[in-house]
Amino acid sequence: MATDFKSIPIIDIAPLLAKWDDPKMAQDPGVCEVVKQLDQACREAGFFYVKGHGIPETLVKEVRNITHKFFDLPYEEKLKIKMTAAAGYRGYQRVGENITKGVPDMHEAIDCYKELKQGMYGALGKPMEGCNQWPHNPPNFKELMESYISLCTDLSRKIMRGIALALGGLPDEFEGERGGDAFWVMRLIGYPGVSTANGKCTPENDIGCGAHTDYGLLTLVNQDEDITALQVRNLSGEWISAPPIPGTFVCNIGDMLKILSNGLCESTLHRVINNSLTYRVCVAFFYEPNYDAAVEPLEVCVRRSGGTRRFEKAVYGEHLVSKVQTNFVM
Ligand SMILES: N=C(N)NCCCC[C@H](N)C(=O)O
Ligand SMILES: O=C(O)CCC(=O)C(=O)O
Ligand SMILES: [Fe+2]
Repeated sequence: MATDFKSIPIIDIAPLLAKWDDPKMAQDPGVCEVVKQLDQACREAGFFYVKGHGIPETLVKEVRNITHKFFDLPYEEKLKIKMTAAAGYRGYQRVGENITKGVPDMHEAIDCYKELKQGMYGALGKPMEGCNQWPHNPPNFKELMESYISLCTDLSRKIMRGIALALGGLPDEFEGERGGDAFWVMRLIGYPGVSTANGKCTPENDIGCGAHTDYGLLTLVNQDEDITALQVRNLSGEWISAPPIPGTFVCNIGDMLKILSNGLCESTLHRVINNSLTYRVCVAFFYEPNYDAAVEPLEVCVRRSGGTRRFEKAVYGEHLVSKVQTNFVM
């Protein structure tokens, strides 16, 4: 449950990563300390920074740089990988094409999703079937992103083991039927600076991405340095900034983890406003349950939150498809 947090905690997860595969991890003092911090962050803010995450800073930066290079290309070039429903909603969307609560967002993006084998999930999987559309220019784009996705997937799985312990569960609570074949989403997002976004040089607040919650389990945000644009809403409705901190990812809880935790973890509302004059890039990696996972509150979480089940069962793929099908003006 969200509180009136005023800042977002930073957690050094190195001790968790050192022991993530150790059968006795729950007894390790270093792991216990990380778990304690995750527990507090998930309950109070639904947002935290991780440091000591082990993904090389050079790669983290390169992923943003190459994304800048793509968005710098002429519009016609970017349209070569235009997102369509027929392409499983994969590809490039122009500024204003994504809508949040009925309002066009001032961002452009490339959306990528884990590729689903044709027919694998029947009618449930159909809307998301398709191949990711990677640009040929800049060269090396696909290879770089695929290695990044692989590292983000592993990192997220390990953080989820810490969160599982924080909730009082077993380390592998989010594996198997729930997340053993985790779906993922990656959005490469570009937010024009103020002057280019509204055509005038006034410091008007263009909404880069309207207030929303994320859909799955855990999000890893890799944002440009030097621009503060991501804001997180606390219980009394204040917007708390999540400024970039080099060497960290901003992490936040998604809707599916809120259900699994019976509301012990919050999927906190957040939005993006790029008030700077500079173009801002963010690479958001979303770690999700299995595509066909039927998600419902864990017994241990129901017990810990007073015994009442607060959420009905939800199928992750249905939740995703309902969002994706209403997110775009196409
Ligand atoms: N896959 C995720 N989480 N994407 C986040 C995008 C949020 C904006 C979207 N228009 C919405 O209203 O949800
Ligand atoms: O740009 C950001 O910092 C966050 C973007 C975001 O919240 C999202 O894509 O879900
Ligand atoms: Fe988000």
